[in-house]
Amino acid sequence: MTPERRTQETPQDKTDAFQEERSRLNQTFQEIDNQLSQIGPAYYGHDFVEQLLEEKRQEMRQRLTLLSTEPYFGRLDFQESGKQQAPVPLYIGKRGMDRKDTSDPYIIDWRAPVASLFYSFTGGEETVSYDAPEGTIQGEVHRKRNLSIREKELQRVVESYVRGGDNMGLSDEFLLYRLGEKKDNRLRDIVSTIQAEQDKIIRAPRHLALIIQGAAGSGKTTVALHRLAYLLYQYQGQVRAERMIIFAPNTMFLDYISGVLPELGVGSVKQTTFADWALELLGQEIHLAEASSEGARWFSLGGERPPIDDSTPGRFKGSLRYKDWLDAKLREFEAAYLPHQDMEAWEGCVLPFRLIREWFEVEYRHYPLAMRRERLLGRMNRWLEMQLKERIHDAKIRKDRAKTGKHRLKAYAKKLPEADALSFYKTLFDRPDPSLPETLAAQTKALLRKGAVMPEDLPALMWVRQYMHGPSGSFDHVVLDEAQDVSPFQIALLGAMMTEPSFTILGDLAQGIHAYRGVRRWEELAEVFPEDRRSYHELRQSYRSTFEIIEFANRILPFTDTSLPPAQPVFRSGEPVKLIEVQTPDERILAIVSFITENRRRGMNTIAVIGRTDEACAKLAQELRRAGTEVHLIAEGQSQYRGGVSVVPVFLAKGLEFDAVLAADVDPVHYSQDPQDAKLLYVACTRALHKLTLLYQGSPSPLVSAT
Ligand SMILES: Nc1ncnc2c1ncn2[C@@H]1O[C@H](COP(=O)(O)OP(=O)(O)OP(=O)(O)O)[C@@H](O)[C@H]1O
Repeated sequence: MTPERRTQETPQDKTDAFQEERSRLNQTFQEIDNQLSQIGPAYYGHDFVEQLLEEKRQEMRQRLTLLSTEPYFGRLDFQESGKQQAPVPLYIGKRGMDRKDTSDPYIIDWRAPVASLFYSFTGGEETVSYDAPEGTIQGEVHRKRNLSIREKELQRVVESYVRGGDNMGLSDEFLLYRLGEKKDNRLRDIVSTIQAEQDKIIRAPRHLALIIQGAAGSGKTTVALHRLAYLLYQYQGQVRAERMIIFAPNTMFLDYISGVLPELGVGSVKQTTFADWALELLGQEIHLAEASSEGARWFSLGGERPPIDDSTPGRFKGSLRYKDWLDAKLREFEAAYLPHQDMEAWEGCVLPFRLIREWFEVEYRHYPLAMRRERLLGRMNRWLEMQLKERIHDAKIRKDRAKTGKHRLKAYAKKLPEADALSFYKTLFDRPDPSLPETLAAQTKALLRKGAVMPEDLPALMWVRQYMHGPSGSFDHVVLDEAQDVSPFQIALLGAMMTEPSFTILGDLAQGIHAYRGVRRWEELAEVFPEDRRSYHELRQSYRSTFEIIEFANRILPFTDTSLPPAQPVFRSGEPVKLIEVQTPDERILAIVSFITENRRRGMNTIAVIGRTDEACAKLAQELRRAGTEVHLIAEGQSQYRGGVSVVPVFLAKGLEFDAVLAADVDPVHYSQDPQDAKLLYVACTRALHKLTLLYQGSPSPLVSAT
């Protein structure tokens, strides 16, 4: 059918639409109130069945209460092919609700199959389809409306699409309205404006390793969190929140994203850093060396930074080559595990080595090493008891033999090394090994002597632990955010804990500022998974920043040596990016203070002054406080992000965003023409939503002078 043309939406149309939606909203509130009143009062008694029913009722109360302030955000009028009925308006919300009398859906959960049309429909399709449990359903979209409801009030109705209307594409008006809002100190959900390319990732099948290269601000973190909510809904009973895990770069970032899952109704998903997770499992006796502070090691200024190559500790110890080396060592260890000797319990009572070996190598082969050791010793003990019972009938002699036998068994057990990850790992560095870079081996040995390790040793230690004790649990789904900083070994370790890969791996190589431990190409991570179990996607559209900021940052991109395409801005225009020269240190502080004051006055909620190193930031924060401006200094190891005005070293700003950003000291010393510095400056610039200013003294950095 060819859509007939229709005149453009008039002010009267807008008023009519608003009235229509207000009336439907009032009906919705009535329905919710009715349902709430029918649930009945809470039960506090001791009857077990009633208690279970009360749990369900409480769940329903909570859902309805949540719906009672902002019941839905979108409407899609859909006409199913082959059905006579008129288009049905579907209202889509963060939670679903059925009509009490007929059980028909009244509000549709955004994760339901039919709701996918709300996101995937681009405005140009004649017919659309979605996958329902009963098969593919086809039909036509007649209308799409975005609705903004706050605190029970309908605030805005945006007619994004009307079949036969003048504007046949979808209107971006609602998205732009949302993107233009000021942010607070938490990342938010985006259910009302998920874009088609993002929706595809959110709804991708579960048993895949999804690898996503996404431009800065393309919504990677947000999309990953929405994907978890989707998987829990779609695979109810198969996927549990307690068996999902999110790995993120630091605890402050975890704090920043911590609001999204509860907003989406998802609880109990473990959110952690790889180091915290590994250290918790490895136990008390392993701790990180003080020298593991990254700021001092890797983010000092250009000339002072150690060079990065394949023997750089993080890259070497994160590689699959290191894993293979470790595997070979573990095999050697296992092969030499049993002492080649019989166990003589007492004179003439011999348990032959042949039998010990058979138990250990054949019967218990499928158990992890620690369990094999335990089983073997248990079996030897039972053998001893049997011998005593069958062979010795005199009680006194039996007591005597038992003592000898136990003593000898104990001596035998001592020859079987304890399956302990740290002890084993230490032995690997006892003697020089030609497969290991010399300095790296020497440094590791020195640290291990003090019982300390570097973060890059953690995958190896976990691998050894897993080999010896078996996997410590399993995951239904793993999210790895900022995955350009993750090593192939880490991924292999997590993969080995699952029967089938189910990963969302997201990152941006252009922000790969941890090149000393991360990957340079996504293929390095992809190799861990079989070809038919991985899928690669790119997100190019960037939603965070204005057109001007993205255009500016795109010009730094070629210096990063990543050959990534430029990010595509959503057309949200703002002020031009400013490059300001100051003459003296005092002028520098004055300029920063005035940036903060001015942007506060203009209603910017979150403002960041981004410095190049942690030392420089500490100093700057002091100077600003002395000048009467209160700021939060963000430092390594900090676990909370407080919003407001922050002074933050660029390497800790990654993942965060601020309404207004001032990048300080953008000169050739702090940002030289080098890929690592280019990535740092790219990160700094792409943190800004609405306003970006760069400050320099002397001459500007070569990374921006040509821009
Ligand atoms: N579809 C969308 N609708 C509204 N806002 C969106 C959408 N997608 C992303 N955003 C917003 O864009 C910003 C960037 O999102 P997010 O932090 O998830 O991106 P990212 O790709 O992880 O960024 P980076 O790699 O730069 O840290 C957030 O404010 C997010 O709310």
